[in-house]
Amino acid sequence: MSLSTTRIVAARVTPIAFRDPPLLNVAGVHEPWALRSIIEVETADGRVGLGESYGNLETLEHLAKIAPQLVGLDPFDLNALTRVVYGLVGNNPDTGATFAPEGDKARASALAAFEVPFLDLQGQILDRPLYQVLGGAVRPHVAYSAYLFYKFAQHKEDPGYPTDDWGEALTPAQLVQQARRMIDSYGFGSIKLKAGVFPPEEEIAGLKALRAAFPGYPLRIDPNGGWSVATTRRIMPLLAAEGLLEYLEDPVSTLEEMGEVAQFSPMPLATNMVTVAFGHIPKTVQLDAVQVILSDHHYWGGLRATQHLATLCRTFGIGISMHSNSHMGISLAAMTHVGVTLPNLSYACDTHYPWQEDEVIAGGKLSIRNGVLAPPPGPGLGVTLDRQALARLHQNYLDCGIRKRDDAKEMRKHQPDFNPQCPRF
Ligand SMILES: O=C([O-])C(=O)C[C@H](O)[C@@H](O)C(=O)[O-]
Ligand SMILES: [Mg+2]
Repeated sequence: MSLSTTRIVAARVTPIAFRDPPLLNVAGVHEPWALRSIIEVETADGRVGLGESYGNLETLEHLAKIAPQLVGLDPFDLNALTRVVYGLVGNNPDTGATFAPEGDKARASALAAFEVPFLDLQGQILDRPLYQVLGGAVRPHVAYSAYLFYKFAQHKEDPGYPTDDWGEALTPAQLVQQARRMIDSYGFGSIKLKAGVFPPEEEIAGLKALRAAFPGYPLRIDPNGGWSVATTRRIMPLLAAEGLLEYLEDPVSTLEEMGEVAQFSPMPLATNMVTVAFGHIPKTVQLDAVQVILSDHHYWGGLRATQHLATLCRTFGIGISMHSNSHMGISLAAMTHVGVTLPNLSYACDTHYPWQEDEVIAGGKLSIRNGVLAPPPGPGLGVTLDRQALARLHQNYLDCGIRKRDDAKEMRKHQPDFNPQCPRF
């Protein structure tokens, strides 16, 4: 294969919007449309590498600046990609081949958005699945967990599409019903409850109902920093009773507070909020503030950065799993390819995927069965675009009017005095 045929000739970024149910969290409630961007990087011989990233305006501006500068690059030259991204996004002049060590999330996210399509292309050119480009698999598939949300039955304003059939989930019995459907449909073997919505004692009643209905299933709760240290201390005996939790995710909102909670927590603390860049690791270790990092290639700098993070976690005796936002199958495929390469991926990963009805990849949604997903077969990521779906979801983006996620604004349609100030409890 000559280098000239695999050079990059174009890079495209398409914002999309897809249906999202009214899921509650500490910040409010999901709007009827979730935003993402779909990234395509094309080579001279017509191959297309795919990626998926955030769809907010700031991300889109960064990606639009970078895309034309990729023309002429070799998809195997990830350091050249890094130099282009670092030259255009972020204020640190460092143009070396590192992973946003100073904690610049915008820069790391921009790098990740294009790194995945570059790696997808590498796999396609080599005719190898992406996980082999990343060093090979240590397991056949990645385990995902049932991601439960408190939920309204429907959006406040008619979004112009049919109401989802999950119904309301505001009580322990309704949560159990939601979990039952998730587990029956996908075979999940562990459960995460998105919390920070109701006073903690109410949410613990939900956890206890889940424990009774699903004995033996590891449980997690994630209030997204919605509790104070004092509240966390007060309810810790309830959380610790009968080994209720596998880990406690982001009870409080700063690294220092997580360090305080870690001193009296009998269970591991997990985070996708306080340790979100390589630059945060030294202090995390110093304070022994976090025992499980929920990695996310979208903001850690990509799939290789995720592997580096996993190595650091192993070095410091920290567990690793994966965080997720509302996403499509390209992200799930990327998570799964990297997930099978991480020797120390010791927990089932988060995914919002069951909440998404729309899909942008050809062949429809990927199938999580028995709680696990194997990397899609075929070279690279193993997924291709459904161009009609892309056009339809792009039209949704143009029509929906949302340009930045705002769960608090959406919640004020239900509760005009809603205040997302943290800690809420
Ligand atoms: O684990 C997490 O913190 C998340 O998944 C963050 C997301 O924003 C989640 O809370 C959501 O989508 O409501
Ligand atoms: Mg979280």
